[in-house]
Amino acid sequence: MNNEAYFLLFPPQSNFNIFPQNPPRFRGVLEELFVQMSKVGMLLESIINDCLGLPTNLLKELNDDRSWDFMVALRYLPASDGENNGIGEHQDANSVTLVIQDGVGGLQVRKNGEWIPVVPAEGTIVVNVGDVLQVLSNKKFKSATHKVVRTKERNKYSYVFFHNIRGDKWIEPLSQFTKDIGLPPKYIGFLYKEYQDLRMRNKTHPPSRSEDVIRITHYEI
Ligand SMILES: O=C(O)CCC(=O)C(=O)O
Ligand SMILES: [Fe+2]
Repeated sequence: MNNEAYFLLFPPQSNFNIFPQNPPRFRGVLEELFVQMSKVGMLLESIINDCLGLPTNLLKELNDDRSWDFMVALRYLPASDGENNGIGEHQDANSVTLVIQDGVGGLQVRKNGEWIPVVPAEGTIVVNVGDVLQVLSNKKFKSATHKVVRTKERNKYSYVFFHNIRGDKWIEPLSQFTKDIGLPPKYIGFLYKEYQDLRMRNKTHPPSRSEDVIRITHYEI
């Protein structure tokens, strides 16, 4: 049995989305959510730009195409005895992720080797730094290691917005975190599309050995 169901949404103007007829408001609500999350993503990116001490709008100019963003509406079934895996431990490949979770809980983030529950709080959005920012900042900002554990009570719903970057962008540590400050890059450069494709392969052709799952360490120097 599949313990998770999801609805994948691309930018509303993309014409990729196929909506069910019912409930009738489904399309409008999700499209509106996408538009709002997209704005939050851009705002966060500009705040992160300043937190990293980068020249004004550097990340905005680098990440200037919103057509690679996507959102997933997720439903996790309740855990059964001895089986509670929702989404296994991972880091998001994209730039920055926004998570709206309901009151059920189950999202956990790893800090200093320990799993910390991200306790649901109404009206809040969880922000996860992804691999793109980790590489650009030469690991000054770390991609959050997280997972979802299913609880026994009831279904869990979440809306996850992936503020992404265009596939033909070359991703490598920025000079501000390397040669400008005399530090070696921690990653070789790569075409983002290649990494996203490798990550997709993890899902379509899961390797039998967990050490063969492609992560950002693939490009580590
Ligand atoms: O459903 C969640 O809370 C998180 C999902 C997630 O980490 C992902 O889709 O990458
Ligand atoms: Fe994730």
